Amino acid sequence: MEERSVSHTRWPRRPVTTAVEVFRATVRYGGVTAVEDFTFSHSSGGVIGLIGPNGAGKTTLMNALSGVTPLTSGTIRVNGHDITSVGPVRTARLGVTRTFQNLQIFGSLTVLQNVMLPRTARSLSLSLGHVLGLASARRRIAVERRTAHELLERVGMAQYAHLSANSLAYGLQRRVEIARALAGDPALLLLDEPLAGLARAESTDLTSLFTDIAAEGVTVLLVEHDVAGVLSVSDRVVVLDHGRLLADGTSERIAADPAVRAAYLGEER
Ligand SMILES: Nc1ncnc2c1ncn2[C@@H]1O[C@H](COP(=O)(O)OP(=O)(O)OP(=O)(O)O)[C@@H](O)[C@H]1O
Repeated sequence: MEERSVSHTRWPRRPVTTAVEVFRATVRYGGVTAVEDFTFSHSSGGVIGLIGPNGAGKTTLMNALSGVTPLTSGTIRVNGHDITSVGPVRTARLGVTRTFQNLQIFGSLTVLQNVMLPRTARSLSLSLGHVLGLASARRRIAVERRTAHELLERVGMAQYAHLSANSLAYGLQRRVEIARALAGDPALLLLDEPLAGLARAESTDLTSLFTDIAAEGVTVLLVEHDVAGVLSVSDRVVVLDHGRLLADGTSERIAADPAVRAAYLGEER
């Protein structure tokens, strides 16, 4: 299907309550230490770029933050909740949602159904009530449908609500995945290489959505190989190297940091 230019509405900033605290996080896979003694905290919204050379530990850290990969040691707290050992489902309920390196949407469902899924699928009574045609379930579904519509408006996708997800161009499918992650009302939104495979115009368009989401008070953690793209959008950039924190600062500081250039670009220190 032809890609149309997407405009998304700005939505009001809500009070910033996000607080992400990672304390001395270490993840080992057998003899391989993927993340080592990583400490980090962030108490406001904004876009945080997470970069580092191949094998630096970015995906592992993302997986640990979303409860998919357990820490070997250390702690993670989000909005004051200790999410270190609660697993991915509870982590999502406590405010950390994500998108995946390999796009994960349900192609045969409509865009709207994809976005409704996190909130409707979590309630067994709602699913049963819907099957049994109960009025209370019908009302709840109607509310969830409205909520999903609002989310689609926010990401500039309302006009695609009733199309099947697999009929959309790739860049728009990425937006569906982001809208679905927002349906969990996250404090921390993890985006794992959301720009991979996108043309430059689509990429620029999507990047401006990240800043809009962050302006609403959600902390957006962005893992991306396109370093220039990350530096251009991030309020803060964290650099990993061999599982360890190498640098942490504004884009300008990171771009000028000799240790980062050495590790990342293979330049002489
Ligand atoms: N399931 C696993 N079992 C064993 N080792 C792993 C596993 N996953 C990752 N590793 C190792 O942990 C280290 C960090 O990998 P990770 O994928 O987190 O890095 P990355 O920064 O995301 O890399 P890339 O940029 O290439 O995606 C690497 O040495 C990798 O080989």
